[in-house]
Amino acid sequence: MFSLFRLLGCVGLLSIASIVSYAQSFSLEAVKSYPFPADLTAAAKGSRIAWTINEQGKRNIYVAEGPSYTPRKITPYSKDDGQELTSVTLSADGQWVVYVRGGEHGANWDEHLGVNVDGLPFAPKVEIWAIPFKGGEPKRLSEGDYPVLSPNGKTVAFLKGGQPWSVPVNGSEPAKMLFSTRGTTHSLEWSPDGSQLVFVSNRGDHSLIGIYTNAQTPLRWLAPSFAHDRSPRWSPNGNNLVFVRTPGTGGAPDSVLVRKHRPWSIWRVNVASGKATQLWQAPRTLAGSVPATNGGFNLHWAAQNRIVFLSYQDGWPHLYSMPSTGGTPLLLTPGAFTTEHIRLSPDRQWLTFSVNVGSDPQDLDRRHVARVPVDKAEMEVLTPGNGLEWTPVVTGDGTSLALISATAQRPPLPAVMPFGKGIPTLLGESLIPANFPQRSLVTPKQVIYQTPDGFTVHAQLFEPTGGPAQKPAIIYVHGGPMRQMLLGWNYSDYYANAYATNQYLASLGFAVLSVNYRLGIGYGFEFHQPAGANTSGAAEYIDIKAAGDWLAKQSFVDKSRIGIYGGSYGGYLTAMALAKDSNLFAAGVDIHGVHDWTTDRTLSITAPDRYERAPDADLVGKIAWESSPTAYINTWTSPVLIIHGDDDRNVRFNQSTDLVRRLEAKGVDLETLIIVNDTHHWMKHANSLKVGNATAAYFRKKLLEKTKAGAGE
Ligand SMILES: CC(=O)N[C@@H](C)C(=O)N[C@@H](C)C(=O)O
Repeated sequence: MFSLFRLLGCVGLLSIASIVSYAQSFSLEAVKSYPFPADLTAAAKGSRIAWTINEQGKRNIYVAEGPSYTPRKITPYSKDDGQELTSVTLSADGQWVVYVRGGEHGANWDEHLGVNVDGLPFAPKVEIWAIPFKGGEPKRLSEGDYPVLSPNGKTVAFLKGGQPWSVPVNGSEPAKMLFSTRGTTHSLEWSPDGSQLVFVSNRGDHSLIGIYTNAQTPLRWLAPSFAHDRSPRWSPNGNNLVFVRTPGTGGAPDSVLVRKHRPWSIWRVNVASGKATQLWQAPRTLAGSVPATNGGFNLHWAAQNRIVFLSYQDGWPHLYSMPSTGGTPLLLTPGAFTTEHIRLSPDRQWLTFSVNVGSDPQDLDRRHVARVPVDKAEMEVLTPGNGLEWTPVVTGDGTSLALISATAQRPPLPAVMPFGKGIPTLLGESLIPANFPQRSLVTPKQVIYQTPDGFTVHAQLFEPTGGPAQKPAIIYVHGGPMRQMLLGWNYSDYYANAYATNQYLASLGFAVLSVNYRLGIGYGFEFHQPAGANTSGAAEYIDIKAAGDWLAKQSFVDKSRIGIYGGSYGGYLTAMALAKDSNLFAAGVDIHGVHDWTTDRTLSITAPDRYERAPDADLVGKIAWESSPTAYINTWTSPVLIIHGDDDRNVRFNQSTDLVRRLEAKGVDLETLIIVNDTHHWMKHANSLKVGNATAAYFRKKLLEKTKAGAGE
């Protein structure tokens, strides 16, 4: 005879079984087996293109050329060894591919230190390599980074130890230091005729623009000042340069809590005379500040003697164009949308870029490819629809546009289309593994909700198919925070990984809501740089709490089983949610999060090394503490899994060690996972799988376990 207890037990088991059985149609390994493309580039002449592909941690370079654009792998790397490929560059004639192997270029510090995810006796170095486009053995040119190929394709200039070096592209001679100067040298750029190199010498409180000619000629300094001069760009004839000037470091300490205009201006300098004139001063408004979106100033000297650049001044990251003699800039891309991944075509006539606008009303949560002439506000979206496209590059012969294309189901792939009108043709579709569960992936639904303080927040809902009427739910919080999750695969490898995890969690039966909280990009300046956010009050947490409240009101959600997870800044907001609202968030996974802003190095104002202090220095520390999860440990009751790589170069490992100690002292239900020798970006694919599987297992245990416990009551 069935007792009530046994009946409930059976019901409970059935509901667990129904969640597990109806949903689990693929593994995390399968959904993370996509070949991730990046670093798309084109030769300055002809039709040759190159890109990187990360296949389950095995990173290689592929090339193709018109008219067939048949992809061809030219590098031999066959291990999931954590060695990233960056600075992929084609020589102007397309004969050579130069690249950097190693390092952690997404880091906030130590990006030039080798990554040693396999615990080798000595960490691999950051090295510059070259390989013929037609194929062959890669040649190790030198230890170093940020290579730039001379216009004739014969010489590679690069940086090593903060100084400029050079080496023949064919490795026929050893690398040699070009010159040594005070400060740290960066932003190397060859003159159009290859006779000179312009560079920036950062000297701490000021930065200078210098010209190197040859070993016999003294370095020349152009328009030296008490400012930070940066982003030098050559005119097509090599007689002039345009650059950005921002104030030097100094002056009375400013308030930290009051948002201020961060000034910048565009200057032109004659290389021969060194005479400089200011062409344009950014509007002295908050939105007119130094732009903090992809590519920063995106300064270029374009055709028709136009200077093109990006400014946020009208509330959106837009492209502008002005005469190289100065004047009122022309807004090239008017409208309520964001431009990213900006490139100047080889003939300097066009700007190509990604936008979150198009023919579909939901395009604010997508990316498409667009172009605009450098002298007319006649923008065209070239890839409208409900797919996602990004990082367009015009081929050297001007006939084709290479880009990366994805959908909600199909992972990113390179593609080529006629430059102007046409449909992208995918390259390398066969690289998608046969067991990749493309047909099992859901199409995220656009969710838009209002916060109590009047912000409009976009989110993407991954709804599992079938299963019980009321499901467990999980909020995903992206990092950055200047990021945006999309209605499909993401252009960032870190967030493509997150998108795959969210699809996997949905396949397990969780309703997943990925939240684009304020401080993120894609929704305009006021959303991207709101008042009272981050260490000034964590206003962005309002959006996360509102997401939890939104889920709790949904008929398809069991509001007693709402989890939350995120990485980095997303880990920070996950910890804030569990610390402040454990009654709403039943469990969480905090991946390399920030937990105590007062120990964050950017807040030196609270421990100044000078007598003068900011007017609000005392308040800064108090508000930074109140913006930190560690301030609310006393109200933290929900279980949490804390994960951190101990070679993290974006968020200090101690942020998690400190939190673990506090939670242990309080007796919170705590689990931990340390990934030894990996960084913030899971350079080893196997580690990314370990983290993803641990996250999913934890939510199955904590949220489904509640069901089992409930069933047994
Ligand atoms: C800039 C930076 O390092 N931010 C971290 C706190 C972070 O969120 N890192 C990754 C996840 C990112 O998206 O930048």
